[in-house]
Amino acid sequence: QFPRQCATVESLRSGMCCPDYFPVFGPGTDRCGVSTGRGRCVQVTVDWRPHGPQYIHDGRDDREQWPIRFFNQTCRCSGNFSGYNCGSCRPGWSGPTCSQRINIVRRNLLDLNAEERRRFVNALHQAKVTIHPDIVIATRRREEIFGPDGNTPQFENISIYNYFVWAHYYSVRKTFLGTGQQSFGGVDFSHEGPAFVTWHRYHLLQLERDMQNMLQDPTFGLPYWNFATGQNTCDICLDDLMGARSNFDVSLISQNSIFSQWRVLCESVEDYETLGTICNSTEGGPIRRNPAGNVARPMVQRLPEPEDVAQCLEVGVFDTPPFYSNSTDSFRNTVEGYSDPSGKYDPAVRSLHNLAHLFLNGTGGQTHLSPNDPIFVLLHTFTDAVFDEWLRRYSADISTYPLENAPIGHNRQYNMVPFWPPVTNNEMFVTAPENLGYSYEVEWPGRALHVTEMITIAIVTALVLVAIIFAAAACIVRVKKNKDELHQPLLTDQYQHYSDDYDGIATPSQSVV
Ligand SMILES: O=C1C=c2cc(C(=O)O)[nH]c2=CC1=O
Repeated sequence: QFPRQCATVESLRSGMCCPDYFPVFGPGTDRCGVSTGRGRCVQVTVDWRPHGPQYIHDGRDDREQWPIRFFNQTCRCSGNFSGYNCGSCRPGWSGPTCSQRINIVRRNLLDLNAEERRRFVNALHQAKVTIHPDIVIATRRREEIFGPDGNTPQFENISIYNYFVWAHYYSVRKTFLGTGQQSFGGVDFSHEGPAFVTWHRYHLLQLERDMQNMLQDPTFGLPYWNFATGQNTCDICLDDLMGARSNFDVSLISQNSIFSQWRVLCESVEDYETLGTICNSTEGGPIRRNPAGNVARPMVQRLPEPEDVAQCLEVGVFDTPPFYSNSTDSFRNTVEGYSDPSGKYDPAVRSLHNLAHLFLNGTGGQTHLSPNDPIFVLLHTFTDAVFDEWLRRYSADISTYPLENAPIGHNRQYNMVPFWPPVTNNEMFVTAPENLGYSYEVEWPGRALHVTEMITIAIVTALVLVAIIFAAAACIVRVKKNKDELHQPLLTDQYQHYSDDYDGIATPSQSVV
C-alpha cells in the first residue's frame, strides 16, 4: 500500500510521502523527480462528498477519506509520468520519457500454446515468491502504527502476488470497533457498489505492471478465463494451467501443479476481527478448490452461459440507486452478479462474476481470501473485458456513476483503498485500448431472442403468410374470372348468330351445338 521510503516515523509524522526519483544531492532533493520535471509533491485530494447509508461508523476506520489517515502529501506526476516517485509511465506509455505508446493484448488462457502456458504459470509463481520491490504493508491500524514502543513503524515486506491478495483483503475487511465489540461488516470498498468494476480494474493493472517489471517484459499481459462458455466445468483446471484436481483430496490441487505448493494469506480473519489486527504476510494452509462440488447449494454448481454475458451487455445504464447490491437494471450489479443476467435484481440470484467465484467452492469463493487462488486473476480479467465492452458500446457514459451517496469508497471521485499513489474510481472509467494501453482478444456472443420477441416475430410472420395467401387467392379468383370473361363473348356471339339464323326460339340442343 505504501512505498518503503514512506514507512518511517518521520514520513508518517509529517504526513508526506513524496520519495525521491534520483536524490543527486542527498535525500529529499529530488522529490517526485522534480529536478527533471517529472512531477512534484502536492496536497492529497480526497472526496468529502457524503457516502451512502450502509456505513454508520464515521471516524472509526482508517480507510475513510483514503489515504489521509496516513499521508496528506503525495507526488503528482506530469505528462505521462506516473508512480509513487514519478519514476514510471502511465498505463499505455513506455520508454525513458514515457512517450512511446504501447498496447498489451490480454488473451484467452486456453489459446496459449504449451510454451506460453508454461511461461505464464512460472511468472505467477515468481510473483508469489518475489518480494515487492517498492511496496510494504501496514500490519496494524493507524492507531497502533508506531508499534508498542511508539517508535517502530508496523510495516512488513510482502511478495508481489501476496500484495495483490492483501490489497483485496484490506479493501473488504470489517471495521474494528474496539476490543470486546463485534467488528462492523456492512462495509466493502471494492464490492457491492459502482467501484466494483473500477477497483478490480486497477487491482489487475497494478499486478500486470508489477509482473512486467519483475519479468523485465513490458509486453507481458494477463490472460483471461472465459467462465461463460456454457460448460459447467473448470476448463482451466489442468495441470499445465491452474492445476487439476488432486487424486487424493477432492478439494485440493494436484501435486503436478506448482499451485498445490502455494500457501494462503489472510486466513485468520476471526483473529483480526477480535484483536483489531490486520492480516500480515504470514502464509497458512493450501489453496482449497472443489469446482461444482457445493452439493448444499445446487444453484452455484453451474457456470454462466454465453447468453448471460450477451444479456448483461444489453443493460445500458451503468448503475442505479441505491448503487448497492440490490440495484436493479444496473449493468454493474448485473456483471457483479447480484442481479439476473437481464438486470433484474433478485436476492436469490447469483450470476456472472459472483457465480464464477462461488462455483470454485473453496478459497476462491470467500471474499477475504479469493485472490489466493490464481484463478481469481483470470476470472477478473474476463469480468474486466465485459466492463470494457460495455464502455465501448455505450461510449463510456459515466452520467449514472454517482458522485455521492454511493456506499463508502464507491463515489466517483473516491481514492480507491488501499492503492498508492491515490487513484480515483473515475480514472478507471475509460476504454482500455485508447486510455490504458491494453485490449482483449475476445469474441462476444450474439444475443438470443427474448420469448416476447419470438412471439412478436411469430405473429408478424403468421400475418404476412395469411396476407400472402389472401393475395394469392384473390389473384387466382381474378385470373379465373378473366378466363370466364374471355369465354363469355363467344357464347354471346353464338346466341346472336343462332337468333339471327332462326328468327325464333332456339331449342337448347340447337343453341349449344
Ligand atoms: O471473492 C469473492 C467471493 C464472493 C462470493 C460472493 C457471493 O455472491 O456470495 N461474491 C463474491 C465476490 C468475491 O469477490
